[in-house]
Amino acid sequence: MISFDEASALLAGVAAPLGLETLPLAAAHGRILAGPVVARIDSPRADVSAMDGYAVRAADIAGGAALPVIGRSYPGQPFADDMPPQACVRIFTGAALPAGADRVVIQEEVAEADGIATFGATGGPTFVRPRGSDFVIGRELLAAGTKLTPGALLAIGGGDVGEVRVWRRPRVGLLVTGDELVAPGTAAAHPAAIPDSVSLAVAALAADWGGEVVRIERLADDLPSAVAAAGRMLDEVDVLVVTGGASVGERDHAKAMVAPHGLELLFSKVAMKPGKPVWAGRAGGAIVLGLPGNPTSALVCARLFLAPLLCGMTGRPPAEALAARTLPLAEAVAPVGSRETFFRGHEDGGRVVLADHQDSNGQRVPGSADLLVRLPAGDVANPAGTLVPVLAL
Ligand SMILES: Nc1nc2c(c(=O)[nH]1)N[C@H]1C(S)=C(S)[C@@H](COP(=O)(O)OP(=O)(O)OC[C@H]3O[C@@H](n4cnc5c(N)ncnc54)[C@H](O)[C@@H]3O)O[C@H]1N2
Ligand code: MOO
Repeated sequence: MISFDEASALLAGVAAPLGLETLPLAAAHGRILAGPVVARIDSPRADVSAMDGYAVRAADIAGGAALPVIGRSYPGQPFADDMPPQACVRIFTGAALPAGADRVVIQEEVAEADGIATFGATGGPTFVRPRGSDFVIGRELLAAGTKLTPGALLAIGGGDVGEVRVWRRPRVGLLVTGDELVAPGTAAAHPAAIPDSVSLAVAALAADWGGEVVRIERLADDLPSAVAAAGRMLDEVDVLVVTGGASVGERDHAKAMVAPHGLELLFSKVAMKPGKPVWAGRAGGAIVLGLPGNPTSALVCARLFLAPLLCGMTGRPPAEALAARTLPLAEAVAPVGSRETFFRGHEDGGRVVLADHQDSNGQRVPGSADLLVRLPAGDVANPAGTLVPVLAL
């Protein structure tokens, strides 16, 4: 059996980006930028008012003043003329300052009657946002490789960029094996049925990491029909994920259903817990990842193998998905034995607490545990306080 690091490296070696596409900004949420985004305009585009009030020359009102209101300036509809001395212009938030004005007095501090605005002797801020004070034309707003979050979309849109070059999303298909599996919400009436929780979680994880889940198919444990289903799906996807059937049971067909389509294995079985039966390979131009059926194992292996794979296929280093931080263990953990172990846990007061149930078939703990805690194989003592690598689950 190979180690987790060896298996990771093998998968990273085939995780090449698929190509680029140009998208309108409105369709680009979650995508990865292929190149930097540069501002096409200054922001603000002019010296503008930060408040609703009156634009003045600061010198005119130094000791208080009563000035004629000679016009109005709105965002998108500025006061067109110069503002002469001893005058003021009604102005609103975001509107350009008239030429000559250098200060805004908020309307709460001004009394206006019959076209005359009366100012007290006020100090304080100018309430002017200078042109380009946020960014200037040509400024790099975002670097290549940035994931387009809501905030990133705000920055790009603000820079007047309407389209972005992004990495193409890998098409992901899921084949879910197990005669016992039924859609969640339909198991209770059938004593032997098990809700298919895994495909939901794996599909969501794939989408979170930049994949486009094009199809999810639940298969009966019947090899000929599974072979046919795998063939159809391999024609459609860049990444085929097979869940379950990874072990040695007589109905465990995961690899056998892909084998007739030219499966070249990268690895099969990894010295890790959970996830020992995880496997990966290539077939029909797609990358195939086989996840164990046990729900916790499936989720942990998806996080540890599918996330880096999708990272690499969307122009980022696969290792980015595995970047860990360290936290001290809240309690001692016994040596884990021959398989490197990824416990589920959560942070509490700067320490990592392991979940109370570490069964690879578990489905409750992943609902709240948000960390994977990596402990080395072997007869290694892990006293409380040991600094251990943790990864967001
Ligand atoms: N003799 C041996 N038996 C097992 C070994 C072994 O080395 N020798 N390995 C064990 C390990 S470790 C794991 S992990 C499991 C993985 O087995 P499979 O990938 O073949 O998983 P299944 O048998 O299909 O299912 C296992 C378990 O998980 C439930 N399951 C499966 N799919 C789903 C799903 N989509 N949603 C919810 N639950 C699912 C299934 O009902 C089973 O209870 O094998 C050990 N056995
Ligand atoms: O390797 Mo398995 O995932 O522990 O049950």
